[in-house]
Amino acid sequence: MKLLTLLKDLPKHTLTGSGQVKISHLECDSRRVLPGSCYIALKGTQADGHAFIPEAIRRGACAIVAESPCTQEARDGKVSWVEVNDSRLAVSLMGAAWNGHPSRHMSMIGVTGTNGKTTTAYIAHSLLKQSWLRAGLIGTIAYDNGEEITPSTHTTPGPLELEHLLKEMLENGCRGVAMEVSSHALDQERVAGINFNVGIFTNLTQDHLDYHHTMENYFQAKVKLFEQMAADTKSRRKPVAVINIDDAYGRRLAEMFSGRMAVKTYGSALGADFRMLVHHATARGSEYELEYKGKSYLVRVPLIGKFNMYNSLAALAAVICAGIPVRDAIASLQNIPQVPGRLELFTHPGGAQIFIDYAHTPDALENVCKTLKELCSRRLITVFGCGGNRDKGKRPLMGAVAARLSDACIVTSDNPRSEEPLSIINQITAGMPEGRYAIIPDRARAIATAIDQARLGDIVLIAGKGHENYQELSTGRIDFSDAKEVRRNMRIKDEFTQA
Ligand SMILES: CC(=O)N[C@H]1[C@@H](OP(=O)(O)OP(=O)(O)OC[C@H]2O[C@@H](n3ccc(=O)[nH]c3=O)[C@H](O)[C@@H]2O)O[C@H](CO)[C@@H](O)[C@@H]1O[C@H](C)C(=O)N[C@@H](C)C(=O)N[C@H](CCC(=O)O)C(=O)O
Ligand SMILES: Nc1ncnc2c1ncn2[C@@H]1O[C@H](COP(=O)(O)OP(=O)(O)OP(=O)(O)O)[C@@H](O)[C@H]1O
Repeated sequence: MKLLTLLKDLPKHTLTGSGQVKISHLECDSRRVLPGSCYIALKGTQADGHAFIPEAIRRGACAIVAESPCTQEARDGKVSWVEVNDSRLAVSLMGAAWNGHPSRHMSMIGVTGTNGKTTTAYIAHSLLKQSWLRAGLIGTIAYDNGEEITPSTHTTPGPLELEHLLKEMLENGCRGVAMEVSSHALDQERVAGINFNVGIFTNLTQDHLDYHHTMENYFQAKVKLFEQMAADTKSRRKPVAVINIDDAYGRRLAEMFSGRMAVKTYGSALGADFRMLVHHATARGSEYELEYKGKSYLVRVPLIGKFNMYNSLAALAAVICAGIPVRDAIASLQNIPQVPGRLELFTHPGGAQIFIDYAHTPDALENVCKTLKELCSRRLITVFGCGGNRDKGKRPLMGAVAARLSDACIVTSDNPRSEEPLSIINQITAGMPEGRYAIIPDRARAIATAIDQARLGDIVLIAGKGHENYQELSTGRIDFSDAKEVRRNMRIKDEFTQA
């Protein structure tokens, strides 16, 4: 593809050298540059890609995109140079052009918010698949390109990987895609080349303040998704924002965008376009009445917890906005899969119920503890920790929530990363009343202890790591899975009971 073709959608930029040069690859990592590549220099958190431009030229790059003016070395080597204001925006727009703008040919559902992205995207993906046979999925757990499922590297991958994945989905016959859009991705313009048809906003509560510093910055990162959709002139259908107005930030977002784009609201609040009325929860699922366009529908979902009713409502609203008939979408909800590590139930032969859940924010932990407490006839035993090298402010808040809503807490390690596990644990317990917790830093031992203590009628919640099959320690990653530990300990306890 010619360099000029790749530059067509770029905002103001300055080209030095030929625009006719043929590009063989787009690349942001100098170490992977091949002869004929166009190297795009990004300023990162660990490194500044501009420092690697000479290396990229040495390796044969024939074009450079950078936030700085053309260098003498590039002029001497007849390397084309594109100066831009924002190389992250440039790489996303060029990545979309390189792959033929695949998002313009599929119904794209983007899900953003602090909690519920993975679950909502999973549900929407399943509903799309049941109606349209093939649909793509991009999110924290896995990517499904319509043919093959691979474990994910990011919730929202970098723009070049992302656009390539979308192209594969289109080639594999996907008509729709459900994808998570993280605040990091929005801040770093990873999705700037995507034309979304539907954007879902689930909620906003404290998380990722190590990166965004303030809740307002965090919110503004989410706003970018809807700004992008409101400004989109290339989508085949008018973009729709699907917003939870039971959430205070959701109400603010709906106000900001009504009049600028189509906004459909959901929640139990009066006036919501997709309104959840009477609801009822059981240990195996939930039911609610949906009011939509003056009609009433009974919705049954095989997921527990009020928050999952919101997730299913968001997914329903999104696929209906994408063109799936209401009754088909509601019927398909019966067949959605268990999302790995999201309130995943393991029933112990001795009668206790053990749940693994990915709750790792104060709000998520509060919701999940409240849900389980309602289902519990005896004690709720909560095992949890907090990740290292991430938002520290949430540690005492999570401690306070767990202590308030559980009958017993075991504070353990999550992914301590380079931090001292006991120091993280002490910050968590700073929010807990004395005597309301035990400390067991070794996660495997903490899980074993909780399962050993559990009796008929008890619920054990193992929170924080959900589907993850590793633990990140200061010495590196080790294999670790909450589900494997649970199975192992249930077996041991079972054998012990039978002996
Ligand atoms: C803090 C952060 O988000 N960093 C992301 C960012 O990396 P970066 O630009 O900071 O990378 P860098 O190492 O500073 O390098 C800068 C540039 O120099 C280049 N370079 C570097 C070395 C070299 O020799 N040559 C060279 O060209 C690099 O390729 C890069 O282009 O851009 C990369 C490409 O898009 C991402 O892979 C990377 O994600 C890192 C690995 C990460 O862990 N991100 C997490 C925080 C994240 O994004 N999480 C969210 C989900 C959060 C949630 O909801 O839980 C996600 O969407 O996954
Ligand atoms: N709508 C919701 N509101 C509040 N909490 C929720 C909601 N949905 C899920 N949760 C809680 O948050 C946890 C994470 O859910 P999920 O993985 O769906 O969200 P996420 O936004 O993808 O999270 P992350 O960005 O951290 O991957 C769940 O395990 C559950 O405890």
